Amino acid sequence: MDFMSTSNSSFSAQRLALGIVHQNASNTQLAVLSASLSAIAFLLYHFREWVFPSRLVDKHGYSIPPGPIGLPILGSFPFLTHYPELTLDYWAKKFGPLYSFWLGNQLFVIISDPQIVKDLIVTNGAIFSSRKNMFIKSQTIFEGRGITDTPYNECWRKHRRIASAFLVQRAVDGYNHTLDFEATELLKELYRHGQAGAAPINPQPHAGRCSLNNMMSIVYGDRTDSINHPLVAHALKLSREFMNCTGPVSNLVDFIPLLQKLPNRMTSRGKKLHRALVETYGGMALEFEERMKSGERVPECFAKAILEAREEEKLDHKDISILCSAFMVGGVETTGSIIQWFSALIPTYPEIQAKAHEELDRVVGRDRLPTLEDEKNLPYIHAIIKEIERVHNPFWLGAPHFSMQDFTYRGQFIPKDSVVIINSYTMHHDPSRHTDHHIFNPERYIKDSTLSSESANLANPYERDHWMFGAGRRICPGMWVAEREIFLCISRILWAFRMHEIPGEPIDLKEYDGLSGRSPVPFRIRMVPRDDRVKDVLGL
Ligand code: HEM
Repeated sequence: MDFMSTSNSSFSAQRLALGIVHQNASNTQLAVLSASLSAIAFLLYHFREWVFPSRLVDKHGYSIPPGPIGLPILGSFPFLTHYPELTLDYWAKKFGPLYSFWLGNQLFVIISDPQIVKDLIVTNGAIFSSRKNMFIKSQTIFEGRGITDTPYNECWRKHRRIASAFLVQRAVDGYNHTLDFEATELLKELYRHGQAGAAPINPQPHAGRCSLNNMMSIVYGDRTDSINHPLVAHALKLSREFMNCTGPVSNLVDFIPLLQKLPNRMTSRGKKLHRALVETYGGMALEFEERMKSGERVPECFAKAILEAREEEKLDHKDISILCSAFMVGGVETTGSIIQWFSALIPTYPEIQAKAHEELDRVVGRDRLPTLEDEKNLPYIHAIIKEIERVHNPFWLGAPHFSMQDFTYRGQFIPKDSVVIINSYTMHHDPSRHTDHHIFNPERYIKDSTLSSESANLANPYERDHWMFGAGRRICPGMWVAEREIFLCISRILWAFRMHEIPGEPIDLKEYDGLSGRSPVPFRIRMVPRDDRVKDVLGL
């Protein structure tokens, strides 16, 4: 058969298009050529399918949101490895409040406007409330369990229901005593370790231990008795490692499936962290179970409740370990981080400290510590906390959502299986909402008496205080406990101490530690008791 006279039009077209027709080519050469071209066409087709697994245009011809053109295979990855929030902010200014980019084969859609967050994440929560099954975070570290990174499915519903029972407002009322006690213990530790103002102190591990003790009480009915307890350093290291392994845009292995098959450092770290979480927090649950079995009277706590319900709820040991980890990781580095940013910021603003002291002395006096009941009468302290959360959100990229259906919004197509990020950095720095947005100024919140957990439900999304706790059906369930803990710690530290920078040791407020959660890099300050009453009130 003469290939030149074949009616195979695509083959002829390929040859003509490539300009490689050779009148004297043998049949064998042509057959080889034909096979090669078909193989290239096949690879190109599947390469495209692999690179762009989502459709880019909907049935009406609306395209995906605009965005930066990335590099082949890597997409926009190289532009997001350091301070990704600044790149997202830059692109928001360039491409608008809804834009997109690729990382490997994954489409990301970035929302930088409160109304769009509400329209998509809240109003269309049935579509935008899943999580991508990330290779490192969901598959390797959590092995598909827990709450934070489980797709929107029955497993997530069950785990969130079980955990929420311990985090709703009514349950949190039952922890007020613990939160109160641990905030006072924190002051005592800062007083002792700072030698009543005589010695410089790094408040970070103390803030971390306070948050750790609060979560330990809720989960295991237990606490550490000192900063030197071996669990303190270990638990804080686990939280930090979690934050450093799970940045939503920082692991290329999450987006290039081929890398997942090859040995690599991130996968090894993820596996090691999984083992450590199961050994540590699953191990503490096992010890608790032993005590229950031995007939010991154990405290009412989360571990007890889930161990008792394990048959009925069909929870295996890994479920229990990862459920406990959601509190021990999600509830420690987060609140700890806000207290750390507060301690780093406030020494550099003596006039703000003075105003806070004046309010505390006027409302609370010098004979007792501030309590939760005082919060409504302390608008300036309340405003300081909101402003810290605005400028130092520990998670600028939050925990990304994942879309479960194609959706077209204002003429822009968001295909099913898009990762959707609430760009809180841009919203927290929007000059039309926050005048002089780069300046730390608590006054901007002075008239906002809402708790953040209340503010999240406001009908007008432009009036919401900030986006630190996320939005919609996956909003942080720990926000009630977090807010009370933060208020007690910050109001009491301000009540007790005058915080000073140390000459020659400027505090770096730009650099931070962590890829997913942010904490300040280590620093030291001087915490000087405001008067002799502090020692008496703390009972030292
Ligand atoms: C300052 C403190 C905290 C911050 C900034 C914070 C922030 C967040 C954010 C941004 C999300 C994702 C929300 C979304 O998907 O839109 C989240 C989810 C979550 N947080 Fe928090 N959080 C804090 C404290 C806590 C505490 C104290 C706990 C536990 C007691 C906790 C447990 C969780 C859990 C389990 C989820 C997953 C919810 C889900 O996917 O359904 N968080 N948090």
